[in-house]
Amino acid sequence: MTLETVIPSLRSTLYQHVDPAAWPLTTAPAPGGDLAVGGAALTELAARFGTPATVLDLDDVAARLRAYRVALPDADVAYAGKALLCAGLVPLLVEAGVRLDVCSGGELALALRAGMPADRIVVHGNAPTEAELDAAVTARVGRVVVDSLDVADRLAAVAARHRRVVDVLLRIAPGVDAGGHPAIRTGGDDQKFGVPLAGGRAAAVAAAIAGRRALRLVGLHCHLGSQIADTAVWERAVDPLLDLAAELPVALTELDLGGGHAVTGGTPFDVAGFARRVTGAIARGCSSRGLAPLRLGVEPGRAIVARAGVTLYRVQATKCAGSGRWFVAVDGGMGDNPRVALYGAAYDAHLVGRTTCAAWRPATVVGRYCEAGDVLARDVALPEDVTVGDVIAVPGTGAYHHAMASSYNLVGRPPLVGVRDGVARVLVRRETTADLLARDCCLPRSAPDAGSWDDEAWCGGVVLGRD
Ligand SMILES: Cc1ncc(COP(=O)(O)O)c(C=O)c1O
Ligand SMILES: N[C@@H](CCCC[NH3+])C(=O)O
Repeated sequence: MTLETVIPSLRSTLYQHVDPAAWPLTTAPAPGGDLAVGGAALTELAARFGTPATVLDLDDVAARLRAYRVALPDADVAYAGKALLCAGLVPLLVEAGVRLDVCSGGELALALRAGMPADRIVVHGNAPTEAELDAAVTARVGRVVVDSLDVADRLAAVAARHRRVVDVLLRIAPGVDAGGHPAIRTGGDDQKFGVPLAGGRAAAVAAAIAGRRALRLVGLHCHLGSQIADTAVWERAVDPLLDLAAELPVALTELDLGGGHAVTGGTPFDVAGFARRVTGAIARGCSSRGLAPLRLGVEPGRAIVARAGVTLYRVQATKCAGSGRWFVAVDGGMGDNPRVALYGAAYDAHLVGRTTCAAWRPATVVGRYCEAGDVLARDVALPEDVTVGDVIAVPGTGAYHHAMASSYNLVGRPPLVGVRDGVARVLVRRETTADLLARDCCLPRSAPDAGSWDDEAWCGGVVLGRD
C-alpha cells in the first residue's frame, strides 16, 4: 500500500498535516498513530537505531532512477553522488544502468570500492588536487569534466605520465542564472564554475584542450544551479552551447546539461516534460547548425534521493519563548540538516507513534546545537501535547543531509538506515563519541572512554518485528 493509495485515511484528523507527495513512495499509516516506510514502523526504527537517524526508502530511490531511464532512454543519466553517496546505493545505480558523478577523491574511492564500474564514473571538480587527478586517471574513469584550462592542463600532464588518453567534457558557464538560492546558482557570469562563453573565452579554452594529445574533448557541460523547477531554463542554455560546439575544430558527441531538477513541496519535477523540451531543442539546434546530433547527459542528484529520506528525532524539551513562539527542541539539528540555516529551506515535521486528541498548535522545531539559527522546521503544526520522548519525523531529508552533515559541537553524525520490504539495514553507522575523540592526536590514549554511553554502533541488518 503506498501513500497515494491511502490518502483518504491519511486525511483523517491524525494525518491531516501529512502531505503524501513529500514522503517516500512506500509510506503508509501504521498502528498507533505511526507511519511505516519500506514496511518498517518509524517509531520501531527510532527505538532500534536511536535518534537522530535518517531512514532511506530504497524502493523510492530505485523507482526514481527507473523513471529517469524511462523518460530519457537515449541519454546518459549520471546520478550526482554529492547529494548522497554510500556503498548501499551503488547496487541500485548499477541495476538501473546509470552513471555516477563524483566530485572528490573520497567519492571516487567509495564508488570504486563499492563496485561502480570505472567507465561509468564521471569526475567533476573546479579545483581537483594532483592526487585526485591521478586517482581518476589510474582508475580509468569514463569522463572527467574540466572546469578551466588550468585543470585541463594539469589533467593532461597526469594522463601523459600514465600514457593514457582521457575523455573530457569542458564545463561552460553559459550565462544562465538559475537556482533556488544564490548559493546554488552556478550557470551565471559571476560565480566560480565553468569557463565563460563571453568574449570567446570558452572557444579558446576548448580549442586549446582539443590540441592536447592526452585529452579527447568529447563534449560540453554545464550545470546551471540546483532547485530549478522550470524546465524551460535548460532550453535557454542549449543554443549558446551549440553555437560554441559549431565553432570548434573538433566534432563533439555529447552535451551534458547537469542536474538541478527541483524537489519543492509536493510538486514532482516534470522529468518527461524536461526530456521532451531538451531533446527537442538539441535535435533542432544540431540540425540547424549542421552538427551531428549530440547525446544528452543529465546529472540529477536531489531528484533521485531527496524524497526517499525521513529523519527521526526525539523531543528533548519544549518551551514557550517570551515572544509566544512555541519551541520543540530535538536531539539533532543543524549538524544533520544545515540546509535551513544555509538556504532557508522549508521542512515539515510530524509526530509519530502515538495518537492524541490535542489541538494543533504552530511550533518551531529546533535542534540541540549552540546557535539560535539551529532550526529544523519553522511554523509547523504539531499537537499541543507534544512532550519529551516523543518521536518527530521530518520528511524530504534524503539529499544533502547525510552528505552535508557535520560533527559540530562534537555531536556525532546520525546513521543512515536503508529500509525495504520490512527489512532495515544500517547503510552508514552512527558516528560515536569514540570516533570523534579518535581524531584528536593530543588526547591520552589510555583515558577512560568518555563516549561509552553512545558507542554502540549498529552495523548489521535487522528484520523488523521478527525477533
Ligand atoms: C556538476 C553538478 N552536477 C549535478 C549536480 C546535482 O544537482 P541536484 O542535486 O540539484 O540535481 C550538482 C549540484 O548542484 C553539480 O554541481
Ligand atoms: N548543497 C545544496 C545543493 C548544492 C548542489 C551541489 N552543487 C543543497 O543542499 O541544496
